[in-house]
Amino acid sequence: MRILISWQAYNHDYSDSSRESMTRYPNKSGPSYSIHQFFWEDSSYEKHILLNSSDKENDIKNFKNFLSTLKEDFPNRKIEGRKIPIEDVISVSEIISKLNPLLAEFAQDELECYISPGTPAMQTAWYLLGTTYKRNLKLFQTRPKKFTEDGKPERIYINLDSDLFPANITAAEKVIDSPNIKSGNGIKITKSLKPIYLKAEKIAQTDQVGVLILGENGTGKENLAKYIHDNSNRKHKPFLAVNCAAYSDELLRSELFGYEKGAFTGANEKKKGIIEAAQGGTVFLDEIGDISSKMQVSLLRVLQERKIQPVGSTKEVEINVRFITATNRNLEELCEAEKFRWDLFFRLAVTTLQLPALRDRGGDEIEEMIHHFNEQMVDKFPKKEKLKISSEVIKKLRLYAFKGNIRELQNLFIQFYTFCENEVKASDLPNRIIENKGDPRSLMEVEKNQILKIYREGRRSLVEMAGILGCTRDTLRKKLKEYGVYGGD
Ligand SMILES: Nc1ncnc2c1ncn2[C@@H]1O[C@H](COP(=O)(O)OP(=O)(O)OP(=O)(O)O)[C@@H](O)[C@H]1O
Repeated sequence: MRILISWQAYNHDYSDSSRESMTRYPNKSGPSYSIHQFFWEDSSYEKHILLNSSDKENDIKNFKNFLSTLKEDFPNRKIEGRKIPIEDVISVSEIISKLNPLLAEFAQDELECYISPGTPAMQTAWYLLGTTYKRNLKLFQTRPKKFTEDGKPERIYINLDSDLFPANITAAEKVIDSPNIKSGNGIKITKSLKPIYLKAEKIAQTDQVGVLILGENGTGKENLAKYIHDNSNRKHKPFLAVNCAAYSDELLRSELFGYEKGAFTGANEKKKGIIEAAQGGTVFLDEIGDISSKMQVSLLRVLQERKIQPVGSTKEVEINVRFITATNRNLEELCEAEKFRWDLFFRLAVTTLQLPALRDRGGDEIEEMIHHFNEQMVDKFPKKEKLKISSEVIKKLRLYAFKGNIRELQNLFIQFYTFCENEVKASDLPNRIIENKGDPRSLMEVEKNQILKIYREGRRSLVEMAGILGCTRDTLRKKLKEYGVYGGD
């Protein structure tokens, strides 16, 4: 299907300029109306998705009126209004993260985005998405009629291949049908992980879309990266992971890019770097927030030019790998503090996936993971029978605030299978868990759990969520920011 997508223009689509007016009148010379008047017929569009970025009651009411006018004046056209609330209309990363699911939804269709309406950040987001979804997305803008000779606005398509745009992120070679998300290969996909793995599958199908995975240590970031690789066209090629924080700057450079014989003391042999070794596959860069500013510049160059230069070499090597990155730090804050480059951030975080901490997934999911690891360890310790886990142990683990997340729980099971015979009793638990008297969670943690639960159910605006939680939208926004999830999903 050929689909036109655009944001509504809050100023120019109405004839009055005040957004505070209770009733605003559609401007029939405005951009959204003009597109129907002048370009629809020639373009054989089958549908127009008009996006509304506000969740204010008055804006929504006026948006609905605007849609009714369009539908009345152009009765045979399919015009769909979509609410995509943007909290911060100058945050490119938020806009990209909200538009991505929409574009993924229409990955099989031919899309044209009219980028003139909206804030500069919205236009930047379209550009970046345009380079990503090149396969099925075209962008155009219009020159207003006062600047044209024939008194009609002029449509100008944007050449995404021009030198103005970094050439690295081209779109998928092939879209694979989405299978059902199922646990397997040692990964247990519980209810709270399902939407994240579903999104990951869509990302997997759009080759080379930058994806940044966020989450505390041990929440399963590498597992998720591997899942993306395994569901992509690169699955038969290598998946190589590097923990960037584990190396000094120079070592990381030679690990990633390789080196020539004699490049430095001890370089007795030429060595391929991880990126070259992963040709055709995926490189997972963990702890990306910890790389030096010099390394950030090098990585940005690699992403833009798709070439690497081994240490001590004058030749460049062309590369074809997908990069997936992860961090447990707040990269946007690092950018604001000028410790991380915004341009690199935007390349890496075209899409983001946030993994929840195990303690925020609730007792039921902790229990599911307990049973999962109990099953898993029987295979790993073949001489053992499956251990019986006493109800006291389950109760203690359900209430424990696993700072090391899934890894901590998994390690516990390795201990159980190493030391316990037949049954795990409360006395087999480490002191830190035994001493966790009663419910260790403070009121603040209970509040956090509840807020995150509602937030992760998804598809609700801030206003709706605030209504359910009985707080104001501003309080909710503040809390979500505090928890580091605001705008990242
Ligand atoms: N959904 C899951 N089901 C089963 N096991 C899991 C799941 N997610 C993670 N694990 C296991 O938990 C451990 C930690 O996962 P992983 O290494 O992916 O976390 P991480 O977030 O990348 O950690 P770090 O930030 O410390 O590098 C691994 O052994 C992994 O196999």
